[in-house]
Amino acid sequence: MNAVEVRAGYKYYGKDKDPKIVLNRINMTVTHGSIYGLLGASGCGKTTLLSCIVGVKFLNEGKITVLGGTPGKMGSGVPGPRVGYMPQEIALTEEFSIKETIYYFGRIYGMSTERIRERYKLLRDLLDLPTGSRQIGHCSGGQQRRVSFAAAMVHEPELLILDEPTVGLDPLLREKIWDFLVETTRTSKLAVIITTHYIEEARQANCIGLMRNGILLAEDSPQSILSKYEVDSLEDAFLQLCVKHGVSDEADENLKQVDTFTSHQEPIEIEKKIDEKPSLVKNEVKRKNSIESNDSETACCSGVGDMDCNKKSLVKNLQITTKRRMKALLAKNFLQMLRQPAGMVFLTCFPIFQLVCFYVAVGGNPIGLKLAIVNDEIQNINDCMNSSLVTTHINNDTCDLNKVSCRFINQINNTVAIKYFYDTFDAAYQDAKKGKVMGVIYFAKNFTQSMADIRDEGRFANEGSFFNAEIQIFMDKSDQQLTFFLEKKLRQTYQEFAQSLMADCNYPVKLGNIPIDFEQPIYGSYDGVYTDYIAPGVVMTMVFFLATLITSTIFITDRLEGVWDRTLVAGISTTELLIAHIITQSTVMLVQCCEIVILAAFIFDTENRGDNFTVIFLLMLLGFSGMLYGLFISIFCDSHTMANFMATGSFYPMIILCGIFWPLEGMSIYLQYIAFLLPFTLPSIAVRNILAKGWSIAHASVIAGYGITVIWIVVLLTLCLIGLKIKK
Ligand SMILES: Nc1ncnc2c1ncn2[C@@H]1O[C@H](COP(=O)(O)OP(=O)(O)OP(=O)(O)O)[C@@H](O)[C@H]1O
Repeated sequence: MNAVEVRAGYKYYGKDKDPKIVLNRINMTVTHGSIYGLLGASGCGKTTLLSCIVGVKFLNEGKITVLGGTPGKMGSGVPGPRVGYMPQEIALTEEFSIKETIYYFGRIYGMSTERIRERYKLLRDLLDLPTGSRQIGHCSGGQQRRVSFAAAMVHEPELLILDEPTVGLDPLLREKIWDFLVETTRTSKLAVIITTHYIEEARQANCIGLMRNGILLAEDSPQSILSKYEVDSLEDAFLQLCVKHGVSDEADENLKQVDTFTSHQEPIEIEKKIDEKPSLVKNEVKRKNSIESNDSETACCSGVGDMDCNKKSLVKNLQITTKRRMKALLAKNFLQMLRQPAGMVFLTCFPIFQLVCFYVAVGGNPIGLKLAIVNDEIQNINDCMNSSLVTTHINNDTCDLNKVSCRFINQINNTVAIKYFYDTFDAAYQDAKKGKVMGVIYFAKNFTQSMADIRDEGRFANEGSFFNAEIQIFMDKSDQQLTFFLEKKLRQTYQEFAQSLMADCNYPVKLGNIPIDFEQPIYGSYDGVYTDYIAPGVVMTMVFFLATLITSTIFITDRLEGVWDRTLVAGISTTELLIAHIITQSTVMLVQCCEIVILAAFIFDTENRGDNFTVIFLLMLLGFSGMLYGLFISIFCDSHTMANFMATGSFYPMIILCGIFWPLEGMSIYLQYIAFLLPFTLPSIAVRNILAKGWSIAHASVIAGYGITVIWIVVLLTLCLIGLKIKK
């Protein structure tokens, strides 16, 4: 039994209708106790082939057998401890020290601490590793590569897969690594597949496969290839093979043609197929039969180690419990987090910072608003300031009014607006147009007299009196919030003015009131409600998107840096990875949610008539769905840039539609339905109702908040699982 057998391996990326073929009916055989050098230009499909061998990607067609089993199948040990994988990228946790890295991999491979210590010492000496306490992030590129190599070797795998292991290493160390591999494969069953850009160093391999545009052009021992092409170097042999296949575009074209005619292809002979298309179908039928019946014939090279590939190796006794791996993963996640001071500060302080910004910036009464006053009733505005001139005389049953406009003007204090007095209406209006003042208050020449006429003549008063007795206000309404505030204040001022006038005239004070009385509110208060209204929405969006950003950033970084694949190859399942992330992230979210609730409740005194736990639990669930949304983004976006576009692109519509900027009742009914389906519209309403109304989990509104969050969790989780499957 060979260590690795690939038969008619076919893989493409992209759509079925327009596939980008990366592996085209590849056959490959790697024997035990041998080194297989996989050579080929960048982009020819080497990494994809290796990923399929280690079981993190799958072929579209064809068959792979690794160590007697099918990668990815239960009990095959692949991915898992039977394989050692060193990806092209460094794929290590930068926050770990060298020693911690080796111990981490040892633990997830299920080794005992004693055994890890022994292996660490051996690999440290062999690879000339720097001192164990040095952090990976502080190592040079070459040192990181050596640690990466050690991590792949620590558990003495049966199959070692090394993707460009010697890049950036000095020649002496390269030689040392090759010597080590040659010696180990000679004296054990270890099979090694190695890709390298240094074609000549592959001479030391027992077998080499020359790959181009998804086809294995040749698979033979270095000596056979050299003699077959009558050249001195492998480079020249490779060159000859490439020339035979024409330039790259032609080769691509050939690939398509071959693909049309064949379902299998044999190394070296591919060039014949291209020249002899008519006979292809016949040949392929023959070949197809031979593949299944005579696997051993395709094994071009014999290893020099022990070739006994018995089934015992399938059940190699490495007892790895999920518990132990989870422990190692969790320790890694937390250590990684704790060792990033900037990240820790961000995670713990950012919610506080955002909330403090919100509370100190939103909800305060605007002050310093400028109002122009034009009073044609008096010659000199200073007359208004002399209170002895602004009087009301009571004679018998009558009340003599005097300069009533001044009463109103004096009633406007600085908390309402700062007054600027103008002589003419035109001058004031022009300044309002120029934005120097927010509005103009105008009193007509016979304002007081007109008021008295209306009072005395009632329904017989003339039209002009009604007009002149009005306080005319011209507002710059371009800033709705400010004018809303100013209008409210001016109405209050008028009420106070009218009441004081009634009191001075010995009339019932209530005569100055408009006949609508807003009684004690059922819920909430008449002051400061805006902050309380939008706070739940703000907090919800914060928790959701923080979780989204953190998760998508972590997963995309892990994928780009190869950590994701390396962890999967080490035998950690996607589910375990997700659970470890969820536990870590949930801890962070719990801290953040508690911070938010404590800050809002105790520092900023947000009214809460309900239960804190109902709020925190809903926040946590929402953060959880945000986390899944981050995972969803990370699965479907290949780069941070794309992820940021997607996160920001969805962030704004969700915030705008969730009702914190404008009441949902102001939207069309169809838009309201859409808004209700979004992740934090109903949860925001639920939290608002818990805080302001004290409603419990039994109330329909709170149930709806929880319900939609759970639905989002289920939908996103399903999409993520489907995405992870598709992406393999
Ligand atoms: N997930 C993917 N989706 C689409 N195309 C991909 C994907 N992964 C790889 N490819 C493409 O498949 C081809 C083979 O990629 P692969 O990484 O296997 O090549 P390689 O021989 O290992 O190259 P290198 O030595 O540069 O890593 C490349 O053209 C690459 O752009």
